[in-house]
Amino acid sequence: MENKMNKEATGLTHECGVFGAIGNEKWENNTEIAQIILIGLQALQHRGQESTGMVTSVGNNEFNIHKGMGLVKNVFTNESISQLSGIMGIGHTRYSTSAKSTAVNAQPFVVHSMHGSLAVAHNGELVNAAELRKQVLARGVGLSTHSDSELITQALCLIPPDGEVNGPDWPARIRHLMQLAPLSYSLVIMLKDRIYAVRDPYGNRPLCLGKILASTQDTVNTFTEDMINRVTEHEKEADGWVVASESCAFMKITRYIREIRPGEIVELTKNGPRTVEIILTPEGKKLAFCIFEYVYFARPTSIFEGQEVYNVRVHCGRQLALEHPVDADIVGSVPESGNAAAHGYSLESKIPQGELLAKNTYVGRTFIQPTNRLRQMNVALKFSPILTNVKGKRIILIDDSIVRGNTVGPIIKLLRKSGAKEVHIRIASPPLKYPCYMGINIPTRDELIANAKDFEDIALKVGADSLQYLSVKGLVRAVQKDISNNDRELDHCTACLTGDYPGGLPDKLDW
Ligand SMILES: O=P(O)(O)OC[C@H]1O[C@H](OP(=O)(O)OP(=O)(O)O)[C@H](O)[C@@H]1O
Ligand SMILES: NC(=O)CC[C@H](N)C(=O)O
Ligand code: SF4
Ligand SMILES: [Mg+2]
Repeated sequence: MENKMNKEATGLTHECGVFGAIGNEKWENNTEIAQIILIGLQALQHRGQESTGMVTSVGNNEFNIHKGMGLVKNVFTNESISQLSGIMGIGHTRYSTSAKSTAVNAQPFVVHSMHGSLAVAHNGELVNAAELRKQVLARGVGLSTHSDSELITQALCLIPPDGEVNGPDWPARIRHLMQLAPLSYSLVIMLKDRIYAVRDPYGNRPLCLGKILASTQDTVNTFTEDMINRVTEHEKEADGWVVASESCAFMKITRYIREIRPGEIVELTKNGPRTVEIILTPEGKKLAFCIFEYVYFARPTSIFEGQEVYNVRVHCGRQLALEHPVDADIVGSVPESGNAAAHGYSLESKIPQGELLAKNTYVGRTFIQPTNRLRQMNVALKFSPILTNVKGKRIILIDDSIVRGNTVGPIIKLLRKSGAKEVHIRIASPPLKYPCYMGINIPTRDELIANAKDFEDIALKVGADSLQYLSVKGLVRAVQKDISNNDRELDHCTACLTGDYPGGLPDKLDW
């Protein structure tokens, strides 16, 4: 794909972050909403670092827009925020999947339709984008980019098949879009006086609802069990409502309420949130929340399906210890995403946990590594061994995933050179073998180290004593262990691990 060259050195490129906020009827027209969105976008920075943008409105069709390439902290200045006054708004952090990483594809997308302005922020990727593109173009609509998110924006301007009697029927338009393209998206859609939060019928991408605390309420920034069960209690007092890709975006003055359900269309107005409709997955298809959100993408403090991501990662580590035990002196992780799984492995195996590697946090995920040599140098820059825990020790090293193998290979060498007696690699997810067509850029078949037949030999050659992965069954078990879902039969997408695609394959395969 055209935009794969600039991707980060290690791991999977993330997805996108979406955020929306709307004040209640008492809300003043100032930049407070923009600042709440700004905080949310900063908290969602890990999901997309290529470009970002925000659109606000005072309640009419003249939307204020600011977008740019780069990080949230660089794109938004005091000056740009001062131009973003309003009583509601939406924002986005982008990792490109369907069109180049350029300013023209930065989100949210805004169009001016016959029925007023419309802004859309999208996380995901349309599996049938090529087909939908043809349909939209055939209706006489011109598109200005190759972005599937622009396509969604224009598809929402189409009059639904049953027509409209009294002006635009936005829920019907959204429903129509969901029928035309059931996978994959979490959307925030802003009109002049409302925001719609929409999750695709498979529930492939995350999206959650929160509230802006009433100024009279305390601002304790914690998630408690009863928040899930006492939703109505929480909805009673609020100064406004927020939606975000992950609950980690709700901080201090905003608070998590609940997840948007798969297929749910929620309408947020100054009077509060209201479920308009829930669209079911197509006949014979199962729900397919991305299992990699748990493994790697999400912040450990985010909540999905009623459970904290950290806790699921601990379960993965426990399960890994059950599946692949080995005698050793110390269990450690490749920081950061491997930390929780190492904790779980240590708990289950009763082998003490300790830090093996110090991470230089200044070598960020944004560094551009055009060649393999530079990628590997970056790993050496990123981690230093903690000799006290490494020298003369039999080590179990846990990481959450292996993608290109750029992290684990040099680390094995590093630990060996630093005097480790044994190095046992344990990976808290199964080997990644297949592409993702739902909003994640997975490296090409050849780049994916799990597809190199001799990878295990390579790892052993550079000094590992053993290398084992969590099984698919084990991962699913760890993820589903604590979920209590009475509504619908729960399931997760594991396509990049199994090749079993929840909604079939796209019309144009590219890998
Ligand atoms: O096999 P590779 O291509 O090297 O990719 C795998 C590594 O990339 C990710 O870490 P990353 O450094 O992106 O972020 P983290 O700090 O969240 O672990 C992941 O956690 C693995 O450590
Ligand atoms: N990673 C994403 O969710 C990307 C959204 C959208 N497909 C884009 O390329 O802008
Ligand atoms: S293929 Fe993998 S990364 Fe893509 S949605 Fe499914 S589980 Fe997530
Ligand atoms: Mg890592």
